[in-house]
Amino acid sequence: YDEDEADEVTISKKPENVSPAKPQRYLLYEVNFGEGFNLRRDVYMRMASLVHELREQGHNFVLVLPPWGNLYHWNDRAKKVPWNNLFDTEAMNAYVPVIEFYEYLKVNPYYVDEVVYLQHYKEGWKDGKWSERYEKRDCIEADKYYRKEGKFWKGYMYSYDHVKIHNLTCLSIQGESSTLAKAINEYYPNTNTLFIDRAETVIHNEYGGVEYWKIRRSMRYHKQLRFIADLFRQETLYVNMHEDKIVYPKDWRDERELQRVAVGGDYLAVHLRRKDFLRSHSDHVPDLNEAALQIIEVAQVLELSKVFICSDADEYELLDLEKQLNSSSITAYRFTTKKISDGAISLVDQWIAAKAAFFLGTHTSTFSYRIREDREIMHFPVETTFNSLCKYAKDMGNPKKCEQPAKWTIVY
Ligand SMILES: C[C@@H]1O[C@H](OP(=O)(O)OP(=O)(O)OC[C@H]2O[C@@H](n3cnc4c(=O)[nH]c(N)nc43)[C@H](O)[C@@H]2O)[C@@H](O)[C@H](O)[C@@H]1O
Repeated sequence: YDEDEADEVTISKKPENVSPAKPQRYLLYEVNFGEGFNLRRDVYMRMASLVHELREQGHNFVLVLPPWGNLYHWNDRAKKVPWNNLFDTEAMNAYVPVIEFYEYLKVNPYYVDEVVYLQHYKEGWKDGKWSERYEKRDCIEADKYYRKEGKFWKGYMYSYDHVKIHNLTCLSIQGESSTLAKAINEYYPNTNTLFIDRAETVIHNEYGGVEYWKIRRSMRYHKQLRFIADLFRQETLYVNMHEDKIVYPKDWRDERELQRVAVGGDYLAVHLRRKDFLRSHSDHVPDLNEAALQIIEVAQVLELSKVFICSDADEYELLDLEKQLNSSSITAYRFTTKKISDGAISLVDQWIAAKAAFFLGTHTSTFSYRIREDREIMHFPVETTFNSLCKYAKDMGNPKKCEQPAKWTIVY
């Protein structure tokens, strides 16, 4: 053994023209304050796609998951909830590297280089037409949410006080995740920690395309929540799990296009969105009696005597609905517990609904959309999934008055 020779070999093996490892960069984001949980899940997908693209372009970005909190639909008003309480972040990590905000704070203690506040163009579309574009502009409203304190900016920052922001810029943008990738390449090529606020401003690169579904499939719910849902199905809905014919591999990357063989549990699942939806979507949300009539009709046609209801309705409304269903020999079931958070309950609700023989949702609710996507992932026949309650039960024959959801079926 000749030490000198060994050294020589090592040196000559050193690859040439290889640049040193790219520094780690972090992309954080936040969504408009009033948006709900399932719309936020959709924005995650756009940001995951953005980070994926930036990484393919050679930027060593990690996506920092915005802690859940202060959602106005959540009665428990939970704050600073990490994603790993609700989702299988390991599965998500298999699409794009993700870390929690508390992990980020350990590496970048209470510090962000740049907040990029996305906004529309003050003057609207150019010549009345939509076109992809972006430009750094004066802030239209960002200074309502960020204020300068000494050298640094301060903002809401997921209710973590003391986070210092070095700079704030406003970016007018019309476009997709890829448009934002271009803007980042142009304006912030070396910024180490970028915080994109109002991330919902950019749309999907390709809604319903292969990438969309890959990211969606990677967003698996926390194993324990899926377990709780399955236990409820077995013990309360008496579902025989072996007769479900649901295919759901351990790893989402093993999912493949299959025949739509899923049967689901022998119950009808209904997502009945109420509360603010009654105001914001009054044309499409039926009143309780109309909803009851439709549920009974569908259950009878399908010969299902069990109905699983998930809803944000008030208790008295739900009791009224249950009474109406009971009078037609239909038993209504709901998942309730005080042991887990509101966010966790909503995922359990979604998982139970996703595994039903038939699903009836609420028009344009993203809560219903996510259930439909899960059913697509689990290979349910299309006709058992893309159905919504109608505003005018009496006019069900009139398609104009009873618009059914577009069939965004899965692609691989
Ligand atoms: C009017 C708009 O509605 C949009 O809501 P939409 O798409 O239905 O769906 P989400 O964005 O999820 O917001 C609705 C929230 O209400 C609760 N919720 C609704 N239905 C159920 C249910 O069946 N079970 C449980 N456990 N919880 C439910 C839950 O916290 C859920 O995240 C919002 O994203 C927008 O921000 C806006 O408020």
